[in-house]
Amino acid sequence: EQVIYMNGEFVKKEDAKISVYDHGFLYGDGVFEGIRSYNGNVFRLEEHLERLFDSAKSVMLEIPHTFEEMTNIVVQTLRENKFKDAYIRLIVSRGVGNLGLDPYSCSHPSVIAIAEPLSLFPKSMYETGIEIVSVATRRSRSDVLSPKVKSLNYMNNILVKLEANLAGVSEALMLNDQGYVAEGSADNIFIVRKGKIITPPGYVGALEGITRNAIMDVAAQKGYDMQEGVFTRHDVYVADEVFLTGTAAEVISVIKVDGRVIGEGKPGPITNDLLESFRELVQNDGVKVYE
Ligand SMILES: Cc1ncc(COP(=O)(O)O)c(CNc2cccc(C(=O)O)c2)c1O
Repeated sequence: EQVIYMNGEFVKKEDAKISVYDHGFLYGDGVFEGIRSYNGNVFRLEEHLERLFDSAKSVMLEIPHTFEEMTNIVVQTLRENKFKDAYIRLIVSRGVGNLGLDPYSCSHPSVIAIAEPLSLFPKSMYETGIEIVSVATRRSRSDVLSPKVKSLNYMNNILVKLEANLAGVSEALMLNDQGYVAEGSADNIFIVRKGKIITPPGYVGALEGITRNAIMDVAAQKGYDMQEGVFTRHDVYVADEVFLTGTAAEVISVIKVDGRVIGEGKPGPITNDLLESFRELVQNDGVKVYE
């Protein structure tokens, strides 16, 4: 019987309901994290919670729990469901208020943790790689809606995903307002060119992905020339390898972008090598649920 954590108690899935006056529902006013546990190890939970607290602080949303309490909410939610390999969605919304958008009308944030058994991407996706396109929808500017804040307002990302669907591909790339490559709708991007691995720096405008940072650590530890750098679609087209990173996706090879075949049109050696190392890292870097 799957249970969901809601504001201090575990409720059955069918009873997990929020008010229609919750500003997370009415306005996307809230923050969230997508976290993964591997065999009872909640991968980089500390980094996820740091990002959650930073996102909340940035929008002046006070999480009504300490860092330790939030850690325990995630751990308990997994324990209550007896999940070992799971996907956890952790949400803090502004809470119930009136129909106006003023956050001051909301008296108490809603804190919700949903854990689901992991549904993996099809194995074939990793073996063959995916095709993507770049789209007209740009990444929001930091002075409009900071891409570094993981808020519930995902309309920018959803519009990108819609363009990907219309193009008949599984993911799409956003540029920033200067035309530099920012990230995918729900993942970060890396290119490999003549042995150099490059991913956009924060100021281009992308979520600072936990997987992105883990891959940067792994690449550096393996002695690769790993650097942050600004690049355009041209650089993506002529890259030897391209891959995307995200909590659910992990590391996905990109073999075609806007009709240009990348490298030899199959997952590259560096991409495969990093994915292999990442798969080892996730088994132990994090918080143990059952030990
Ligand atoms: C805009 C954006 N950029 C990058 C990432 C990758 O970040 P992490 O490496 O920390 O996951 C995300 C990830 N955020 C996100 C949002 C919703 C679903 C999923 C999913 O992978 O199912 C992921 C994202 O939403």
